[in-house]
Formats: sequence, C-alpha cells, structure tokens
Amino acid sequence: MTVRVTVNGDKPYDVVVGRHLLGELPALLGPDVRRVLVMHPASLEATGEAVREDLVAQGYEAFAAELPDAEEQKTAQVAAFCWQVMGQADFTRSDAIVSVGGGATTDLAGFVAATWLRGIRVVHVPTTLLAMVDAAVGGKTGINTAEGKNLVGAFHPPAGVLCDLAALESLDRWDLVAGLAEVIKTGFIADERILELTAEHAHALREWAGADATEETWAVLTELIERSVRVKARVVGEDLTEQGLREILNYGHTLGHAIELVERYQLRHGAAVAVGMVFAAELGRLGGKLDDAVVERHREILTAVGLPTTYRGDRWDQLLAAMRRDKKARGDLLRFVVLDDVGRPVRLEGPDPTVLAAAYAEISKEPPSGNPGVPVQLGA
Ligand SMILES: NC(=O)c1ccc[n+]([C@@H]2O[C@H](COP(=O)([O-])OP(=O)(O)OC[C@H]3O[C@@H](n4cnc5c(N)ncnc54)[C@H](O)[C@@H]3O)[C@@H](O)[C@H]2O)c1
Ligand SMILES: O=C(O)C(=O)C[C@@H](O)[C@H](O)[C@H](O)COP(=O)(O)O
Ligand SMILES: [Zn+2]
Repeated sequence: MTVRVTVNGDKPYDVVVGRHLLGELPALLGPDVRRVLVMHPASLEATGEAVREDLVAQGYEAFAAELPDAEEQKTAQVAAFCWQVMGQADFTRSDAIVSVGGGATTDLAGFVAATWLRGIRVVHVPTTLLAMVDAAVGGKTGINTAEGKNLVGAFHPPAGVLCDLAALESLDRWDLVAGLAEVIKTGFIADERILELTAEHAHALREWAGADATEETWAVLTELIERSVRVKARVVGEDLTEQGLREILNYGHTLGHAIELVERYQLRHGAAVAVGMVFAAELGRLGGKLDDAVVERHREILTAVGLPTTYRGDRWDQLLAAMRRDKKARGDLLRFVVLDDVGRPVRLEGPDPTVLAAAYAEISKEPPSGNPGVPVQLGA
C-alpha cells in the first residue's frame, strides 16, 4: 500500500511511502525540467544508474554525479564538484536534481539544489531508514566545515520525497539501527506509540534481516516510518525555518553533533544522537524536570535496539567547545531541548556548568584502553 503525507508550506509537497515509486518522478519534476542530475554515493552506483536510465527512457537528459560515501560527501569541495558538473552541462533554473542515498546525500544534494542559480528543484529518493524518516523531509540542507557539523546550509524544501521501502532490503543492520535513533527521538518528543512498537519489536529490528525480514517486521517498520514522517511533516509544516517549534527535532543533537565532530564522523549520526538523547534526558532529570523512570526508558529502548548510551569520559572540553557552535546557541548561551515527560519537549537555556558536567558524568564510561583513537561502536 502507498501512503502519502503532505508537508505544508509555501509550496506543499508529498512524502510518498511504498514500493515501485519511480514512476512518480516525472510528475514531481514538473513539466519544464529537461536536464536532471542524479546524485548518489559510490556505494549506490547501481541504484543511481537505474534511476538515471529510467529518466533517460522518459525523455530527460540525465547526468550522474558519483559522490564519496557517508559524511565524506558533506563538504564544500564535493558541493563545488557538483556545481562544476552542472555548469558544464548548462543546468538552468528549469532543471533539477534527484538525490538517491542516505541522509548525507539528501543533505548535500539539497544544499547544491538550494545554491545552484539560487535554487532549483530537488526530489529526494532516500535509501536509508534515517533519510526516510528524517533527513529527506523538511528542507534542512547542509554541509560540514572543519569546525563543526552542518555549519553551512539553507532551508530548501524538496518538490517531493519518494521513500521506496525496497531500498531497505540492502541496508545493513547497523544502518537500520542508526535510523532507529531518529525514530526513537520522534517517539520521545511526540508519539509514544513509536516507543511501544519499537520496544515490542526491538529484537527483530536490531537483527534486521533486509530482504529476509518477516512480514511482521516489515509491517512494524512501515508503521514506524509513517508515524515518524507524520510528526516531522507536522512540525516542519508549521515552522520551516526553526523559529521555535522545529527545535524539538533537535532533541539529543546538541551533544550528538559534538560527538560526531570529536570522533571525526567515524560513527553514524544516529549512534551519536542516541548518546545525546540520554545526555539530554539526564539534563532534564538533574534540572528537576524529568522522572528517573523516563530517563531509564531512554537507556532501555536504545540498548534494546543496539544503540549506544554512553561515551568516553575524557572528552568534555572538546565536546563543550563543539556544543558552543551548535545552531541553537545564542551568543554565549547554550540552549538544549529537554523533556518534561514523553511527548513534552521544552527548552533549557544556559544550564549551570556543574549540571552539564554532572549529566556528562552520567553518560561517561572509561576511554577505550590502549588506543584512545578507537571510535565508539554501535551498541558498545
Ligand atoms: N536534514 C535533516 O533534517 C537531517 C535529519 C537527520 C539526519 N541528517 C543527516 O543525515 C546524515 C545521516 O544519514 P544516514 O544515517 O542515512 O547516513 P549516510 O547517508 O551516510 O548513509 C549511511 C550508509 O548507508 C549506505 N547506504 C545508503 N543507502 C543504502 C542502501 N539502500 N543499502 C545499502 N547501503 C546504503 C551509504 O552509502 C552509507 O555508507 C547525517 O549527515 C545527518 O546529519 C539530516
Ligand atoms: O529537521 C530538523 O530540524 C532536525 O533537527 C532533524 C535532525 O535530526 C537533523 O539531524 C538535522 O540535520 C540537525 O539540524 P542542525 O540544525 O542541528 O544541524
Ligand atoms: Zn538528526
């Protein structure tokens, strides 16, 4: 069954969840588009090429830009490479980009679309769970700089998002699990049923078997995707440019992004956000807002699906420096999203440094012995 969720805004668009969705591309690209750049990471060459050939068969002049894998593609250099490809192929304002990949690809492709000729159409075809439930929806685009994560970007909503569930068949279980972090985040900020479903099926999700997954597991995963997309669509439909409400989607990200930077992106975004959510829960608890039981629920559900809940205890100065560059910060004021309860996110501004350090102590574990450079592993 195909499900459509509309994202409201100046130019409303649909997030389509189902199978065999490529036939929808021409309608999303619109009548004026002649040239299309399909952007995909090297690891998805066959999928990217299939999309490109399909577009050629439909009469488009279609090009491909093969990108480095994962976070390595979110750089100014890679964006400049894409601008060069488009310049050499005479891309005009009536041409378009199609992204095929995970969240790193949709972030980069969205940014290139936002900046080329000050903005052209982009359709996202997310291929990871994380990109389907979060990154491809909502128009936040961006690249990293040496100083931090997503420091350069733009709000540029797509013309449509095609979540073809078949893509998840080839996703390895660590990437499926990393995507569950954003699903669980959505559960904590806005939809408790997500937490119940995830906890109930944690084992099957953690042991994701791709094409061999049972019908029951596919059904649960599909419901989790739909529920998460509905929450994200509602939030970004109300507050595209993060004037207020949208900040709730950043739950767990203040420390999460700092961990990603300190680890030089050697762990997945979802894994870092998982640790960041436990940190935020501890901040809420230490600030007298959140019950012990809800904090424990964070640890239980994240551990159950194989996500980490602790981080090495000897990186506080670096993490704090990175958190000062978080986009929610204002001047010297650090701002966090914490919870009063499940489904009740609130803002915490300028927490006392001793409370911050105490929350860090609650998530700290010994640094790996013998090799201080070893990155945190999922589930470690
Ligand atoms: N813009 C937003 O609103 C938003 C929201 C959440 C996350 N993000 C960003 O998304 C990124 C993380 O996304 P991600 O977890 O999808 O990571 P990713 O894009 O790096 O993909 C993870 C890995 O999966 C591989 N892959 C992708 N699709 C596959 C498939 N179908 N089968 C097999 N392998 C596949 C990729 O090649 C990569 O190695 C981060 O950069 C994060 O900042 C953005
Ligand atoms: O869509 C949003 O808004 C989010 O915050 C979703 C996050 O999951 C996502 O990782 C986002 O890219 C983080 O944004 P940033 O503004 O903190 O870079
Ligand atoms: Zn995120």
